[in-house]
Amino acid sequence: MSSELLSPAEMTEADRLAIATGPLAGIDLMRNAGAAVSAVVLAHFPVASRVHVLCGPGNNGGDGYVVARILRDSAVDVAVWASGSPKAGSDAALAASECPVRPRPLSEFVAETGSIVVDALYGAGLSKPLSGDAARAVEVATELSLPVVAVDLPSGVSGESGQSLGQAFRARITVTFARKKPGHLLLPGREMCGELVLADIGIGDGIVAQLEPRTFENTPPLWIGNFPVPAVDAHKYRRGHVGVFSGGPSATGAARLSALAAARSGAGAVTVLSPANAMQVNAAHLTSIMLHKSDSVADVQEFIGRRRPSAFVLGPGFGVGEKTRDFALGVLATGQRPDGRVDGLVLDADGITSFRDAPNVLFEAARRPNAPALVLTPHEGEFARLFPDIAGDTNLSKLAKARTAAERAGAIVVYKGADTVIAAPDGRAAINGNGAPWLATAGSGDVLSGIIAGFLAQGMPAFEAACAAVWIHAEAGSRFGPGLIAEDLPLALLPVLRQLAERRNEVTAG
Ligand SMILES: NC(=O)C1=CN([C@@H]2O[C@H](COP(=O)(O)OP(=O)(O)OC[C@H]3O[C@@H](n4cnc5c(N)ncnc54)[C@H](O)[C@@H]3O)[C@@H](O)[C@H]2O)[C@@H](O)CC1
Ligand SMILES: Nc1ncnc2c1ncn2[C@@H]1O[C@H](COP(=O)(O)OP(=O)(O)O)[C@@H](O)[C@H]1O
Ligand SMILES: [K+]
Repeated sequence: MSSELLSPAEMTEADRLAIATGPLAGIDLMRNAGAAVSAVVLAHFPVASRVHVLCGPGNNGGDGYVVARILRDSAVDVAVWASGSPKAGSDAALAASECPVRPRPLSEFVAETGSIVVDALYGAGLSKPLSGDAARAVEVATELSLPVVAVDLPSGVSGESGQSLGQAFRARITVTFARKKPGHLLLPGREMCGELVLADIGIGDGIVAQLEPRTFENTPPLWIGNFPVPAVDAHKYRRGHVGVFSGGPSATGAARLSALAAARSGAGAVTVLSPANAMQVNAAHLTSIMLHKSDSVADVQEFIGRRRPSAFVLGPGFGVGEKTRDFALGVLATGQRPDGRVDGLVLDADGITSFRDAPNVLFEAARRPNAPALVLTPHEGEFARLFPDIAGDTNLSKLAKARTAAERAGAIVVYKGADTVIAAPDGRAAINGNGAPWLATAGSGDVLSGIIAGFLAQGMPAFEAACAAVWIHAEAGSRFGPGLIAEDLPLALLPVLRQLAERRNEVTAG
C-alpha cells in the first residue's frame, strides 16, 4: 500500500485530474466512494435497526446519497437528513436525484438506540466550525452512543491538521478514498476517525504521482530500501562508529541508553565520550561499549581524527550551557576540517535547550556546505524553545510546524509525541502512527536518539534514518506494552529489526 498522504487540496486536485483524464467521470468516483462506504456499513453492522445518513450540501453529501440508495436497495431501513441541497448540475445533485429516500431537514434529525449514523456532512471541503444543526446532530449521536461511520473524515475534523474546528463526530469507522490525509494521522483526528478504511475508488497511482506528494505515512516502504544490512565482508568500523556524549557523574544513564540503542540498531562500534569525573561511573556500567575521556572541544576533535566516528548523539543528560553549544558546533564544523568529517549529529534534550537563546548560530552551522546532517529530536516543550514563533502559530498544523522548522534549521526535525512528525529541509515529511503511550517513559527519547545515530552511522540518509528509527522505536514499545521502561527498549528492538532485515533481503532479492 502506498504511504503517500494527500492534503485536502491535493485530493481535490487528484479528483479533478482523474476526471479530466478519464475514463471515470465525477459521478463514477462518487458512486465508487458510496459503494465502498455502504459495503463497510453492511459488513460491520448487519443487524442495525436503521441507518441515518446525514448529507451535507457538497460532494461529501453526494457520497451520502449514494450510500442511502445502496443500503435501501439492500433492504436496510434508511433515513436521509440533509443540510441544504446540492448545487444544481453537480455530481452530488445527480446522486441525490438517484436516491429513492426522501431527505428530511437535518434540523429535525432524531434517532433511536440501535441505529447507525453515516456522517456525510462535510469531508475535504470543511472550512469552518459545524453549524447549529450539524453540531446538534453530533450531540444526538453522542448522547445515544450511536456508532458513526464517517465518509472521508468525521465532519468537524480538518483533513489538513487533524484538529477539530469545534464540535466533531467521533467515528467508529472512517472510510477514506485513494490516499489517507494528514488529519487521519495527526491527533486528535486519528482518535476521532476510529478504525480507518482506505478504499480505492478508481483514482490511479499515476494520477497521484502527478501531484508529487511530499507527505507520507511513516511505514517501512518509505525507507526499507535504505535499511542497513551488513555486507558479507563487513568489519566493525565499516558498520559505523557512533559517539555518545555523557553528562557528569550523576547524569550518565541517558548516554548509556542511547549508546546501547545505537549498538543494537547495528552500529559496529559505539563509544561513550565522558567527562573525566564521570569515567569511573561509566566504566562500571559499560562492557561492549567503549569509553573515552572528553572534556573539551580539542578532546572531541582528537577523538574524531583518530577514531573516525561517523555519527554522534549529544544532549541526553548532558546539561544545558556553553559547553553543549561548543561541542555541537565543533561536531558540525567537522565539515570544514581536513582531519575527519562526521556524517551526522543527533541533537536531543539538553542539546536542543542549550540553543534556546541562539538558535540561528546552530542553524547557520547546519547550513554550511558539507556540514554533517543535523537531526533535531524535540518533544513539544523543546520544540517551543527552539522555534517559539512556529510553536505559537495556531494556524499551523503539527505537520506544517515540523516542516517550517526543518526548512529554517536546515535540519531533519523529529517533532516527537504520540503523532511524531519527521520533516526534512527539502519539504518531505512523514507522520508516525504506530506508537503507544507505553513509550511515554523517562529515557525513551534517549533510546530513539541512539537508534537514529546508529542508522546514520551505517550510511542511511538522514531523513530515512530518522523515519526508520521513529517507526522501529514505536513498534518495539507498542509490542512490549505494559511495564515498558527505557532499559527494555534496546532489547525489544530485536524482533522488529529481525523482521525488517528479512524484508530488506526480500526487497534486494526481488
Ligand atoms: N468528484 C469528486 O470531487 C469526489 C469527491 N468526493 C467526496 O467529496 C468530498 C469533498 O467535496 P466538497 O469539495 O464538495 O466538500 P464538502 O462536501 O466537504 O463541503 C461542501 C461545502 O460545504 C461548505 N462548508 C464547509 N464547511 C462547512 C460548515 N462547517 N458548515 C457549513 N458549510 C460548510 C463549503 O463551502 C464546501 O464547499 C470528499 O470529502 C469526498 O467525500 C468523492 O465522492 C470522490 C469524488
Ligand atoms: N502517548 C504516546 N504515544 C506514543 N509515543 C509516545 C507517547 N508519548 C511519548 N511518546 C514517545 O516517547 C518518546 C519520549 O521521548 P522524550 O519526550 O524525549 O522523553 P525522555 O526525555 O524521557 O526520553 C518519544 O519518542 C515520543 O514520541
Ligand atoms: K464526513
